[in-house]
This record gives sequence, structure tokens and C-alpha cells, in this order.
Amino acid sequence: MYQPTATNAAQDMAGIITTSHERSLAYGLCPESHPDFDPVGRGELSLLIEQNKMLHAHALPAMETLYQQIINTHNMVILTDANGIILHSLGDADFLEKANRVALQPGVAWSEESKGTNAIGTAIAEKSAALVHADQHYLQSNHFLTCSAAPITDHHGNVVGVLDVSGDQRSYHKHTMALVRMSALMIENQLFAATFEDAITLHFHTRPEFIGTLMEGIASFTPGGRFLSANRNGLFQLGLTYSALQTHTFSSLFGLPVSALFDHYRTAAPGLLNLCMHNGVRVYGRAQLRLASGHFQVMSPPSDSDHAPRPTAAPTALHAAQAARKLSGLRYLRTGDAQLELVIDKVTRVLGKDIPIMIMGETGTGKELLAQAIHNDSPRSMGPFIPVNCASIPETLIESELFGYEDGAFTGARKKGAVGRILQANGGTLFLDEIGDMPFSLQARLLRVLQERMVTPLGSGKSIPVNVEVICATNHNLRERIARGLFREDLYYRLNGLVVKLPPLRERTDLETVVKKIISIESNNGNHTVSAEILELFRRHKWPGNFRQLTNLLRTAIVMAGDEYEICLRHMPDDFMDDIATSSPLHDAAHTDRMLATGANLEEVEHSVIQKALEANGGNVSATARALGVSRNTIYRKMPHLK
Ligand SMILES: Nc1ncnc2c1ncn2[C@@H]1O[C@H](COP(=O)(O)OP(=O)(O)OP(=O)(O)O)[C@@H](O)[C@H]1O
Repeated sequence: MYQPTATNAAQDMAGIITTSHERSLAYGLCPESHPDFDPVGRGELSLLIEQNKMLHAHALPAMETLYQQIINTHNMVILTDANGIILHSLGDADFLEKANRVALQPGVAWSEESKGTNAIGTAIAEKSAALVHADQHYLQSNHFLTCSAAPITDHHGNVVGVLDVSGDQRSYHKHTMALVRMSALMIENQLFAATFEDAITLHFHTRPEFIGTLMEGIASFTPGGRFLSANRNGLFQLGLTYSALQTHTFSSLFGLPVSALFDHYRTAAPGLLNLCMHNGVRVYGRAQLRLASGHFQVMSPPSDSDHAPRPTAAPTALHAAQAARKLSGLRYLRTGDAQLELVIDKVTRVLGKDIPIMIMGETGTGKELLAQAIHNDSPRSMGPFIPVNCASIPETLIESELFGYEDGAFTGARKKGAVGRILQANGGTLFLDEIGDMPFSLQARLLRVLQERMVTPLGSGKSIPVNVEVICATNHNLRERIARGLFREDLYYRLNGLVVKLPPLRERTDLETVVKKIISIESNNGNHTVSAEILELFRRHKWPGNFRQLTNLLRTAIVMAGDEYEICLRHMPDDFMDDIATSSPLHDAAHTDRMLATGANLEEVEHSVIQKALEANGGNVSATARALGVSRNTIYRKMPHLK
């Protein structure tokens, strides 16, 4: 990129001034004239401020900071709208009086059309920073001024306002222009960060230490990965224009599917991302998954989030490191299913009330996701969320894993000992998944921790106070396990303050919305849809793996569909089609037996089964053939009336 040197910049500015003077002449202005200095009326000014609310809100703190840098230098800091009308000004009292004489006051227009060459108007006309000093001003009445202005652009690159420092020309300081540029960039970045709700924002730079500074590139994407916008430095680093970027996705620019981001932030301590841009340049990145509530969430962005990201009213930029804690809030689990709504209503009532929650549900119904959402919405959300899967940790290790151990507590223990999961969850939430698989011998110990709120690591005589909220989950019938002597009744009653049951996917009435959500997460361009035929198959499927199965299936189907937007039967993996076929009416042995018992012959049984399958598939022969695992020809042969 062209990097201006001091000499180049001065030459460029001289050229800009000459062109601006020509424009001023063309506007019919006369250097000796005193054009209209009257501000717009109060009502109109209030309206302008209201219309530029976001700009105003984000600019004021930056203006204050800038003013602190130039205080007592006979200067003032000015913010204008896109037409050069002053919205707000801050200044030294002695200069203000003088400035008011040339109408550097709110409500006055400083466009080139009204004031000729001046830093504000010229910055707007040139869409670049402008320094206009003394007699470079077109109007003689402004020759006592020195003004440095930088345009503020929005996420489309349109000028939405100007930041300016104007003062007595004798107070000129060569660093003022740089300060104004930096402040304008700061305002732009804040506006940018606040522009999109329900979006992924990537902060990136070739050098890790530049992330979080004014130099970072920022790019926003829909949750499905479609490019939304980039800030000035983002465009520069990507080396592409806004219009060229419109066809891009997160994966075409950074070489990774969006799902990889989600995976990254699911890890316990996600570091900076290491990404390779489309032009081969490696950059470091930090992603924010920013949603309407200001919370991060991963699994279920609103279904229409790919279409119209809404401007936000109250910006909250959360650091990406919090993403791991803020995986999802309860409101994002609401997708319209009545059973689930009830569950969410119940858990919402006990949030922060220190009531242990037990989540029941088949595998993959989202028990962990619900636990995470409860944590995220609870007053402990800034504390850790520590999941422990009691079924996946070998019985011999679960004790040390949970309670931790002291230096050299047992053979193979790490030298410095280890903090157990319970202590790691201190101040936050401990999620005990598959609690039914907790070894019986440890159940009493866990109960003691929950009652006494103290942990004693293995090999240590010292008890450490601990403050954790416990959520547990199980897909076992715990009462039955109690009856079989596998689960302690006292622990059961200690854990089941509120018991909720997540419905399996086959019982959910919001399958279509759920499918759309998963697609918006899994598909890079977010444009895939499923055919009505597939949706019908999904509705009839038993989903033994629930969300886990559906997510994997859609992930594969999206890849198979490639550039085709509609996912249909030919994109479905074979094993899924096999499952469908084996659960089809042809395999409904009871139905077949019933018919045979009534004396029906094989041909009649076949006919009846095909008829049932046709009905279930809305009369679609191809779907029926697939469902029954036979060819279309077979169907036509056996049902000649369909030909
Ligand atoms: N509402 C949902 N929307 C989209 N994906 C979901 C939803 N609920 C769960 N999932 C996804 O399904 C998978 C399984 O979810 P989760 O681990 O929360 O289920 P679980 O009931 O705890 O499973 P298990 O009993 O096997 O531990 C995860 O990848 C999760 O992100």
C-alpha cells in the first residue's frame, strides 16, 4: 500500500487544496464574502443528533480523550454529520468565543458548498483526511484557522461524519492531524464492532501483539460464514475491495470452515487462531461470536440470522476468551417446541437460586448444551463452566480427576499435583454428565463435598472451601439404579432439586427450525435448504443419536450438495437411507404378521406395505422406493396403476 511520507503527504494536500478551491469557485462562492453562518434551528439539530445517534454515542468518548490531548492550545474538537453540519463541539473557552464568530458551533454547515475549502468540507469531498491551514481556506474570514479533519466511514465505506480539530493558526501542531486520524479510526472501529448483531467478528493481524489495537483488521461474517463487512485495516490486509469481498465467505478468506471456529472456542483455553488468508499470508486472529443479547453462543443462532443482521442499540463487545464460557444462552435454545419451552421456563425460574438441576434425556438431546446455557444465563456466568463426563473417565482416575491430588499422591501422579475439576469449577458451575455412571465408592465423597462445600485433594490432609453450582445429567433411570443398589439415594436427593427432561428429537415439533439452524451453522454460505421430501423423512425418523446424529448428517449432506442449494435424497449418506429403509413399513413385522393371520397372501401383504409407504411419502414414488429399499421399477411393477 502507498505509505505517505511527510513530503508526499504535503504534495498530495497541496493538490487537494487546489482542486477544492476550483470546486469552491464553481459553487459561486467569493473569497471575500461572509456566507450564511446561521445554525439550523434547535429542533432540527436535535433531529440530526437523533439520526446520527450511533455516531454521536461512539464519538463523544473519543472526542473527550482527544480534547485532553490538546487542552489549552486554543483548539476545539468538532464532530459533524455526513453533510458537514456540526453535531457537537468541545473547546477552550477563549477560543470558543472567537470560533463562534466564524460559526464553529453546533448546527452550522461546513460543507464546501457553504464554506468553500475547509478541512471538514474537503475531507467529505475527498473522502480522506484533510489539513487546511490559514490562507488555504477559501474564505478570507477563515484564514485565522488551522483545521485537521478525518472522515469517519461506516461498514460500507460511506462517510457518516467527520472528526475535526480546529484552532488558531498560530497554534498549529504537526501531530494534530495524526491524533485526529487515530481518533477517527477508533470511532470507526467502535461503530463497526457495534454494527452487527448475530455475527461472527474476526480481529486479525500478521502480528499477534497488534490484535486489540487500532491496527487490527476486523471482518464480520454471518453465523453461516458469509462475508458481511470489514474495517479499513481489514480491507487493507485482505487486499480486496468491498465489492470483491461480497462473494467471499469465512472459509474462502481464511481457509477454515466456520465450524472450526466453534470447535476452537469449545476448548478449555482457546488461544489465538492461526489462519492462512486467501493470499497465502498467515495471520493471527481472535473471533467474537456476537449475538443479540451481547452473549456469545455457538450452537443455535437465530434462524434468519444470515439474512438481515440488525444494527444494535447498545454495543457490548465481549472478548473472545469469554466465548468458551458464553457458548449459548437459554433464549437461543428456544426454537418453538412446547416441551422444551416448558423446560426453559422452569430452569429460568431457579437461575441463581442455588437449586441443583438434574437434566434427563436420551443421548444427544442437548443436555450439556442446556447446562452450558443455564450457566451462561446465571449470575455465575463470568465464572468457569466445568463439564465432567463420569462415564468416559476410567473408574481408577475419576477420583483424582474430580478431587485433584497433592504432589506425589500416587504412582504416576504429576510432580506438582493437580487441581481437581471440582476446584476448577470454583465460582462457577460443575456439570456432572452421566452422573448415573459415577462409581458407587465415590458417590459418598461427592455428597460430602456438596454438603460441606469443602474439597480434600487426594494425599492431602487439608480441606479447601469450594463454591460451585452443580448441574448433572443422566440418560439412565436413576430410581431404577437406586433400586439395584448402584446409586446412593441420599446423593440422588441432594442432586435433584429441579428435574427437567429434554425431549428426544423425534418428539420435537420444531424440527424444521432446528434443521435451518444447524444448516446456518454448518453451511459456509448459509444458503442451503432441505427439500420437502427430506424434511418428511426427518419427521418420520427415530433419531437414536438425536442432535448429534442430525448435525453429522446435515454436515455430510451439505458437503455432498456442494453448489446445489437444495439438499435432497441423493445427498443423503447411504447408512441413513439404510436406517430409513429398515424402519420402513416393509420391515414392520407386526403389520405383516397381522395381515398373514387374516389369510392375506404375500402379494396382498406387499401391496398393502407399498400402499402404506406411498401414503407416508405423500405419493412420491422415488421416496417410497428409497424408503422400502427397492427400485422405482419394482414399485411400478407391483402397482401398475401408478404408471
Ligand atoms: N438445540 C440444539 N441445536 C443444535 N445443536 C444441538 C442442540 N442441542 C444439542 N446440539 C448438538 O448436539 C450434540 C450433542 O449435544 P450435547 O452434548 O449437549 O447432548 P447430550 O444430551 O449431553 O449428549 P450425551 O448424552 O451423549 O452426553 C452437540 O454437538 C450439540 O452441539
